[in-house]
Amino acid sequence: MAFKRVFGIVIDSVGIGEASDANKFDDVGADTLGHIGEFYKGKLSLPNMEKLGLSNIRPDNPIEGVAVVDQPIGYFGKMHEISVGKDSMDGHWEMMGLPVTEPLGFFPHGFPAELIEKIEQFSGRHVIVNKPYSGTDVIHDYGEHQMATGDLIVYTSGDSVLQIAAHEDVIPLEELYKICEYARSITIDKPYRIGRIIARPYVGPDKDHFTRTSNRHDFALEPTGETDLDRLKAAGLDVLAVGKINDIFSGHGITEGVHTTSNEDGMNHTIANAQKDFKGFSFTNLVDFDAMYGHRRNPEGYGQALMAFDKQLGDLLAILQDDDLLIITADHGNDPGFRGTDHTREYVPLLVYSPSFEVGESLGIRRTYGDFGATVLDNFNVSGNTVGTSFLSELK
Ligand SMILES: O=P(O)(O)O[C@H]1O[C@H](CO)[C@@H](O)[C@H]1O
Ligand SMILES: [Mn+2]
Ligand SMILES: [Mn+2]
Repeated sequence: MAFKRVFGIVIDSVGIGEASDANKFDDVGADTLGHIGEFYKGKLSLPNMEKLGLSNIRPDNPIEGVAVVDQPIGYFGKMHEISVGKDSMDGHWEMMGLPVTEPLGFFPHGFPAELIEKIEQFSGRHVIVNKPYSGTDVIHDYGEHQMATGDLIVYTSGDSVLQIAAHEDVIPLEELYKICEYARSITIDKPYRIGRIIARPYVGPDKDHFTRTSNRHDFALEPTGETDLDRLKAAGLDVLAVGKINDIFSGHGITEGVHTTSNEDGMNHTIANAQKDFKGFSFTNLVDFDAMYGHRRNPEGYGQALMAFDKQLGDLLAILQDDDLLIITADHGNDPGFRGTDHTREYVPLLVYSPSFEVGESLGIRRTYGDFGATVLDNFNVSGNTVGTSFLSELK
């Protein structure tokens, strides 16, 4: 079977239970979808993902509210991560055939003085905080100080990130981006090798009314080698990126990239792609699940976001054509019912659909997220992915 268009949607952080190596990450017991289902006590309604076979992925322990269906319309399974980390870059690069084998720099006690001093010198601003912090708490606790002094709020998390929060009226966006670009340029190599420098602009009059804006910008490390996106682009196919994808791959291998302001906007752009005539791969990331609910440990909001996504998914399913293939997966977990506020090492769901399918079957447990990219390449007869195993021939 060969498809003219493949749509990939990454529902960021929607894990489906502890991975076999969760113990190495202190994540035993993490279960993003399972715990959201438990929180909703049967009221988590995801009819479209249900009929694709979401709970069929784990029939012995179905997600509460999501039935195991007799005749799923999609193929279903779960994928294991082989990258050394559990951040978005590890997940997405691995999906596209480039697992991360060297750990990215991680600074649980803050960044070394040498680095902070360089940022201070470049920006002419004093740096405060410099430790792991929740991004909403950090502006609540230090935003007013920043408004009074113009100091830079630098913080990190359990991921390989250096984040700079800046009130848009105090440190103009353009200046913030310049500082982030500078920080990016000096943290590429070891000992830093920081996955992402993230600009975190916010607005508001006082600490109880600060809100972060969609002017967030991620300055990621460039992919360390060729990815399946590069391979598709080089083969003359269209590669349409929606949301954070463009940042995660630093624009490499993408023929057309659009930024989004929310999950809803991301799905609208995906649906708009489905209404376009193209040949190739449309690749979407929906980050709200992670940024707004997973890291905030908010199972109620996470469930609402899943239900809203499922609704829009229905609109997308309705317009897909027989020669379209849809692949839904995630890049890591971020269980809102788990301790801490960081990502969790989990299996990710794999749901695969085309209107041309008769009835779906299990794709089992995939050894690596790389099977996703391998399948896309296989479909377009493009070679180069040596990491994953295509499941194209299993689709009937
Ligand atoms: O707490 P906030 O600022 O949302 O940061 C979160 O966003 C970062 C990037 O996804 C994560 O590493 C996590 O720390
Ligand atoms: Mn992510
Ligand atoms: Mn995250």
